[in-house]
Amino acid sequence: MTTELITGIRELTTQADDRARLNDAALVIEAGRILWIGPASAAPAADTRTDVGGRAVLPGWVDTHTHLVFAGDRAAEFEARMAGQRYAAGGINTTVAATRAASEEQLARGAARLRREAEAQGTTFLETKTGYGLDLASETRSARAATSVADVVTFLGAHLVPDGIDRRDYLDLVTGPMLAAVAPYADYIDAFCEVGAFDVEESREVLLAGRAAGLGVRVHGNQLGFSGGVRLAVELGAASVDHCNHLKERDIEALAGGATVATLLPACDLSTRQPFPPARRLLGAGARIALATNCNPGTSYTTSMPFCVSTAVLQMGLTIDEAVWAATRGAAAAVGRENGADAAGSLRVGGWADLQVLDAPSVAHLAYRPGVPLTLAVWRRGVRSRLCGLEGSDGLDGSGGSDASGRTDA
Ligand SMILES: N=CN[C@@H](CCC(=O)O)C(=O)O
Ligand SMILES: [Zn+2]
Repeated sequence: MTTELITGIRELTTQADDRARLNDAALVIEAGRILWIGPASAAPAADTRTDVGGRAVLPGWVDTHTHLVFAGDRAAEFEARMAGQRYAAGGINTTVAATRAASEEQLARGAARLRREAEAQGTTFLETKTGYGLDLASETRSARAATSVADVVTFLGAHLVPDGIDRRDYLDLVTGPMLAAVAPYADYIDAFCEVGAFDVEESREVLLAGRAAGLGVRVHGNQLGFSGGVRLAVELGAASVDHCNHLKERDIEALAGGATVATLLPACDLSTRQPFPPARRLLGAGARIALATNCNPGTSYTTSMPFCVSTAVLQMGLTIDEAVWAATRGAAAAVGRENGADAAGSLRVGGWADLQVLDAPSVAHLAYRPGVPLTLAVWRRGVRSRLCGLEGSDGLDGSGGSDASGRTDA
């Protein structure tokens, strides 16, 4: 089995429990997993050696909220919104019509394109959802397409009651035949608990049916108003409640006292002109937070976790370390992957070698240089992505120190 030494790491963020950043570090990869981490001066010999030239290395991003399975776009709706129109859940119907008209292959291809786009920006673990099919055949096709691109799949039949079906009939469909058809492809069930989508009682019914079918629970809550979704999520012990723009003190207390992670979606907040969630108050109360892109054609058409991290720092008041944690190990907690052999969002001996190199000496540059594409290279399960690389890049000290050629360590 071959080993690869990655050295020349000016700053290594492992997301170990102490949250420390290590200077002048190295690590060794074997069979997709991390074999060794420590000071560069003590690094063992390996079959190949990659010198990252004095740059920062950190875990790949863990994006736990995306809707990649869809067809069409909603640029016209976005443009109208930027001219003053308010976002409303009903826009989902536009994407439902386009998605129903697309083949499974087209849906899978579109989702794969977005996954590649995400990976080029450092994402190594990604969740995606159904929710733009909203009939039995289209949700099933969407779920199958989702499994071809995502590490975790969520069933979001309860995204909206689609046109042309009675509300009660649709709830019976989602909690009955549709759930039975989609559950084999899904890990979680979700409900959009919001005015114009599903109320608390309807959401509870859907989520409990999903749980009875063996799925974990997550919720879209409190995006457009005080929907009750946050407290429902905590009551059900959901892994995550996502959006959280409108929180009362009681919601914050519930999150702080419960097991549910609050997943914040800053790119969506900008694109819908919603107030940012009270991230500092959540952290101050002791709640756990994650950051995600919410990539979808309606409210947040971006796959960029670096954009979300920099926005969380510059606009929501997080520190660099808080934002990077929320986009890596904190996010892993929102999909039940913080610990164990399949843990995501941290670099530890025995864990997956899912990591990224920034073209910068420190993670601080993610917010210090907002909008600059800093992702230089990505390893997923020990394999370096072909989308971005170190070839031909000079070391940050101008020494030309990078060497990703796989030369043997003599
Ligand atoms: N809020 C609900 N669902 C998506 C957006 C759906 C859409 O407008 O297409 C979201 O997470 O923002
Ligand atoms: Zn969403």
